[in-house]
Amino acid sequence: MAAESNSKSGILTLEKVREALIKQEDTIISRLIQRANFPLNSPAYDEGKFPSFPGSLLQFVVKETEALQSKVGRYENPEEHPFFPESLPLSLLPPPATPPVLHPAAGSININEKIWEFYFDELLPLFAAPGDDGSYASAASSDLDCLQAISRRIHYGYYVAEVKFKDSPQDYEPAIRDQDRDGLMKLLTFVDVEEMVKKRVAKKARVLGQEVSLVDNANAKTDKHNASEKYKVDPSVVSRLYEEWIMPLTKLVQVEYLLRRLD
Ligand SMILES: O=C(O)C(=O)C[C@]1(C(=O)O)C=C[C@@H](O)C=C1
Repeated sequence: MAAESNSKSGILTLEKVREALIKQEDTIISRLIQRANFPLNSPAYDEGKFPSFPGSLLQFVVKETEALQSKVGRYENPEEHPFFPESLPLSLLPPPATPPVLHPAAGSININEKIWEFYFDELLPLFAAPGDDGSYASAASSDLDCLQAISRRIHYGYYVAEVKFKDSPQDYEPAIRDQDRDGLMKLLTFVDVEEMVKKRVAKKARVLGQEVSLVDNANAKTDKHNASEKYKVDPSVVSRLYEEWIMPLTKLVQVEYLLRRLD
């Protein structure tokens, strides 16, 4: 994966890290579109609904998938974190040979609980239609795909923070020594970049999520998007996902990482 090769090359620049974040937008949006193919399917989330599983069907899918992925080394990447870290099997592969790019603090910052919470409590009902078509396993696997892509993007904040710190230690070190969260937040925030991200992801949602028909219609002929056009995932929901959750949580990861950067 491109994002991975950036992180492991050791040549970290803000431009490269931002390129990796832009590529991850495509993955996130495609996975949301995939999940939107199924209705909400709420029985998948009910604990005790299926007596064969100790919790919900979703929890079962996530735990079993994470156990397998852990054995093949998924969580050896600093930006990959499990949602159920308790008693995961160890990787069966040798540890990565490349020298670490990040400060070891990265290993102790996992905000997946917050991601899980906003995804199921707030985001999913905004883009999955109400209803139940019985395809619980597909919906649950698709949820995990979305969660993993979002989590990876947010924890990629380590790399953004590392490169910003390396570029201007003179700016960051005093705020780190003072453990000044607000000061760090100000230093690492670029409002103009955030505005571009919101616009770009909404545009990608329009392009990737348009209904393709062989019959031209008035909307297709004009290049402008139209409120009556139907998208697989509402572009304003994708923009809101970035504005309310992904970017603020990526910044939280950056702050948490920087606070420990001189330890
Ligand atoms: O590009 C950066 O500088 C980042 O820190 C990433 C990011 C984002 O999450 O997209 C977060 C904070 C900045 O204000 C702008 C964008």
